[in-house]
Amino acid sequence: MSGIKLEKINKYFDKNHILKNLDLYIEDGDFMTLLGPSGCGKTTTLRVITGLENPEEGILTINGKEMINGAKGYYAPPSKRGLNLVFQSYALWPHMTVFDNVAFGLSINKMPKAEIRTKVESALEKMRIAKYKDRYPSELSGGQQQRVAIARAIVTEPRILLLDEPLSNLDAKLRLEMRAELKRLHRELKTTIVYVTHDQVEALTLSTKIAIFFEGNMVQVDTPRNIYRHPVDIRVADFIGNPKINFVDADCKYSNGSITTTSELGTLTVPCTQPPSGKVVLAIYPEDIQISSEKVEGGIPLSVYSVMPAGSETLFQLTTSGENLILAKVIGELDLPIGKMVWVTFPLEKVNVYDKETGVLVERGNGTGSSASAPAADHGTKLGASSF
Ligand SMILES: Nc1ncnc2c1ncn2[C@@H]1O[C@H](COP(=O)(O)OP(=O)(O)OP(=O)(O)O)[C@@H](O)[C@H]1O
Repeated sequence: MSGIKLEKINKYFDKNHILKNLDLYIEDGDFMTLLGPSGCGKTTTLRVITGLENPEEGILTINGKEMINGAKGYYAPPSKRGLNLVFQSYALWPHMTVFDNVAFGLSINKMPKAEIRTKVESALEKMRIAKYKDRYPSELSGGQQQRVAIARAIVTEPRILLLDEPLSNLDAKLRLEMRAELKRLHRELKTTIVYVTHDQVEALTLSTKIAIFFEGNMVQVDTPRNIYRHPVDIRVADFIGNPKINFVDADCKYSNGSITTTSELGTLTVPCTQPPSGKVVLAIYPEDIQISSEKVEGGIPLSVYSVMPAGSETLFQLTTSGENLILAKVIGELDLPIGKMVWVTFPLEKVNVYDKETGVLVERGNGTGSSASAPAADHGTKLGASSF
């Protein structure tokens, strides 16, 4: 089987259990991002794949070939794994030009000079840095140095490229540019990429799949869309939301394929194929909330707590009591006075429900036929356009 397969990997540092029974399959051609908070084990996983760390237990196969077998004490050396790794600190040789830095890996393999030149020029072209080939690293910006590091990694045409936070030293604008470059590169080279980041936007932008880690456990592996829209537990939902997803505690009653939740947002009835055990948490995405300054049928009355313009969008904090704040994201510029009463609506089928006790996403079925009512009024919330 092609691709990278990790099976029941366990890694300890002294007595600390760092990777816990890790199972992960990275298909040939995937752009797989390992995502999670600091210290959750992303880099350790990458180092296990490359051979820089040996796990105590588990099996790693790369393109069908066994590279690690913990039970047999077998660990293939890094050089035999056919991988190429780019670290967070790109570590270029300061005394070599860009060309020589990129050529280095080919020169030590005793490749003919003409072939080296062709390959290096092609890698520099791909990273759009051909014009800097005679410069030294100190004469380049951080972003240009980053491109050199990636050119150096792709020049050997690895089937698998491992990137550990490769954009972390760049400013916001360069990061954006480099994300686009990496995405283009992945399409062009059709290389399998394993990418480590703690930046969820980067993960959602770049990846074909995302693996979410918490404290050495793999919590969810899925497409960016599913990770974003259907986080399997509340920790993932909390981590992935940008801006943060709203969580609202609610009591709930199950009856005949739906649950009725009662919270500060009133009574909401949503379809549900599996009754939760008790209290639930409603997860409402800020971008799903629509605000109207006039009373709308089914709208939930909230008052404006703060307004945060952010250029192309405006974030609002809304509240019933001043304690819990509901974040709403409106595209464009919009100003509303603090304390003003507004009416919010949101599509109920887009609300995720989590079991408060276990934090697990409650199975909702296909999400049709939902209705809701506001605390004061008694009418159904439905999709509604913002009106001001
Ligand atoms: N060589 C080591 N010796 C002891 N503990 C280590 C070593 N390397 C990593 N750890 C610990 O293992 C855990 C996982 O570290 P790892 O670097 O894999 O996390 P990470 O998810 O990549 O974090 P970050 O996003 O901060 O880079 C951390 O608690 C870290 O302190």
